Amino acid sequence: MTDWTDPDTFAQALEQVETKEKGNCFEDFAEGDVIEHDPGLTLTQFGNEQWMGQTLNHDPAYWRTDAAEARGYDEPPIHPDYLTAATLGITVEDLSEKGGYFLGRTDVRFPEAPVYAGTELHVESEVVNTATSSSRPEYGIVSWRTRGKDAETGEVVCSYERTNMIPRREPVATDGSGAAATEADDGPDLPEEFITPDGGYFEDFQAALEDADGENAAVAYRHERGRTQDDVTVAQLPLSTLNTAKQHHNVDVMSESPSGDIVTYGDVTRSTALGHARSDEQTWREVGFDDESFHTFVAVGDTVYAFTRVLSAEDNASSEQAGTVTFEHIAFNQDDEPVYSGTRTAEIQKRSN
Ligand SMILES: CC(C)(COP(=O)(O)OP(=O)(O)OC[C@H]1O[C@@H](n2cnc3c(N)ncnc32)[C@H](O)[C@@H]1OP(=O)(O)O)[C@@H](O)C(=O)NCCC(=O)NCCSC(=O)C[C@](C)(O)C(=O)O
Repeated sequence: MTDWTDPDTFAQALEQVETKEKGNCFEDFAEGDVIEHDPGLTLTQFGNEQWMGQTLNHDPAYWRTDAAEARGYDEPPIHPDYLTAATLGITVEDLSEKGGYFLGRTDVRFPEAPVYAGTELHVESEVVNTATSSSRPEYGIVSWRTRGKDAETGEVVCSYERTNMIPRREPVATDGSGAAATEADDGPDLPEEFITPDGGYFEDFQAALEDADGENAAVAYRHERGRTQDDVTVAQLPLSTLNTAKQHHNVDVMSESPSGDIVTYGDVTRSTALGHARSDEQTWREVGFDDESFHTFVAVGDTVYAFTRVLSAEDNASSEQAGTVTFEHIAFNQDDEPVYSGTRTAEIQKRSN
């Protein structure tokens, strides 16, 4: 009788059997397809606090009732970063479990009303674009518009458009133009002066921008904190949002991939950098994010730091106690390489209150 556990026999059996696959390849997506994601997820205070704690997001309005009430909330709400990560996490099984890398995201938006623990998320995505990668014949590039809704009321609580590289079943011939393009290097084109705001209130950002106006200057600075990636941030946090991407928890498969190892979920990298940035400002409310890109891998042992450039400050927020500031945030690693960048619009408290 065959001993299926004999190593030689088992190796042969493994080679001959089919693998019941998970996830979808590039060829499975067609523009206009709408995908409803199961199983959904209930946003909990535990999940919220675990995400915020591990990514160093310590805004008291999300931790304490008195601080939440001062912000006009009934209780500490779900943090927009956790909401975004949970909305995306649920979609991975259908959209990107096959192993495609998260390239970027834009138009991340939240309604003005806060979202509280206990909300059940129902998420759906529409395929908005499919494209050939001219540099990588074994991949295609897919963009989806995703909406996370409160399952009870149907209200959209988080929406965005995301772009991933997705493996193809069959590689295609490409013209190789993507790989060939290199630009002439004229050296970096940076301003002469970098201005740091005096504090983290709206008026501080406004004053720093006024100082830079008309000068060869930018309002740009780095944040001191760093967060070294460990098993919790790389494997545990994505799994806690139901993100099944093998990039984050299967060392065996990833040893054969471009990174050679498991990598940090893009939303953890981004949220950590934003946590560093928020620790140097008086955030009132998150409005949205655009033009988010993930430039290179972050893995266990890498440290995530943050750099901020202030782009604009307008006195037009939803509350008189705040103004609206647009930032560009760049997350970078211990070798000063950018790993994430994106623009963020947030309402920032005024000092006068
Ligand atoms: C993927 C790597 C290896 C390619 O690195 P490279 O140097 O070979 O490539 P590139 O030249 O920068 O870009 C390759 C192609 O992608 C296109 N591209 C690039 N960006 C965008 C964008 N925003 N929108 C649309 N297209 C974009 C770009 O135009 C180009 O097209 P081409 O092949 O036709 O020339 C490299 O960019 C990299 O390492 N990036 C970091 C990826 C990463 O670590 N992401 C976060 C972790 S994975 C994750 O969180 C997973 C998740 C959330 O769980 C889950 O999706 O399931």
